[in-house]
Amino acid sequence: MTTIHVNDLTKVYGRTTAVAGLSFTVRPGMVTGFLGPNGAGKSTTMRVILGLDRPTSGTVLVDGKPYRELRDPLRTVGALIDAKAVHGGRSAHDHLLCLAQSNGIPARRVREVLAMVGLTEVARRRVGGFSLGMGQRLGIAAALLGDPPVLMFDEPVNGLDPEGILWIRTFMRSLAAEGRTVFVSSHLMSEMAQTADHLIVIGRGRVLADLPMEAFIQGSARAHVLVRSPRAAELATMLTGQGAGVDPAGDGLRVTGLTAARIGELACAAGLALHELADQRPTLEAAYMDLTKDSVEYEAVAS
Ligand SMILES: Nc1ncnc2c1ncn2[C@@H]1O[C@H](COP(=O)(O)OP(=O)(O)OP(=O)(O)O)[C@@H](O)[C@H]1O
Repeated sequence: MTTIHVNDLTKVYGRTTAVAGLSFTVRPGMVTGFLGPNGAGKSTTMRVILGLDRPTSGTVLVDGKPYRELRDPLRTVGALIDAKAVHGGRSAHDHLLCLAQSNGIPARRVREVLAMVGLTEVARRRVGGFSLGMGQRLGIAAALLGDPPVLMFDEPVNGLDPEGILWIRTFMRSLAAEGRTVFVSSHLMSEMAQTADHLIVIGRGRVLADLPMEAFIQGSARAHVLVRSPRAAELATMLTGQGAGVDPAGDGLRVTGLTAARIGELACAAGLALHELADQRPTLEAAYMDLTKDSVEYEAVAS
């Protein structure tokens, strides 16, 4: 089982503390979303995981080792960080072949990854003429060359059309279903809500939340159950006695602290008829905005 362990990571650039004491673990077999406002430290964290930057303090381990100590890094972790960083004059095939050869990966793997990302037909065309979506697919093909158990994607759907977004989402989910560790950052909440199983949210270089998607949404202060009853006053008293928070909402009640199923059972036991019992789930976007509203700023914390 290949995990990413970030342990008390701090990264300081000059007078700017980009991340301050971050700790989390990214696990296999699921898509873990990495969220945070601009400047929160997501790219910095990903760069440190990939050995492109050194931690100021703390440790970051992939498969139990710092990236620079991995014997075969491309076979351990693949990353899509900046898809545009490709020589435009080369064909997709030659670009991948060059990467494969310099990393001791057999040439036949190039054909395999081109097929996996659907670029076989255009493999001999110059990369410079590729659309954004094709460029992203090529970047993903490069990340997959070493068949690594860990994959990281920094903003993979930025600028893509709906078809490209759907393709990347489906592809990331299938990589996780194969048991790989998939770590992806994005600003698009509606997209993340459909892609990630687990979320790590950072703000001002610190972890604000690290929990399953479902728990993140249900744990939001906005999650509640809307109840309507012809005997609302009695129902409110009874639910309050059971520890629920009850507030009037239109001609109904807004109930927090109890599930819809529990409310239904309690109402039934008390002989109180219900005319409506509806779970009100906030969107991921609303839950995220509540969590990060105090962390949004355009500058990281100055040390
Ligand atoms: N090489 C660098 N030199 C100086 N400061 C840097 C450097 N890299 C990042 N920073 C600063 O560290 C902070 C965190 O930046 P980072 O790019 O990691 O955030 P992010 O969460 O990826 O943001 P975004 O969502 O905008 O990409 C920012 O204040 C940024 O200006």
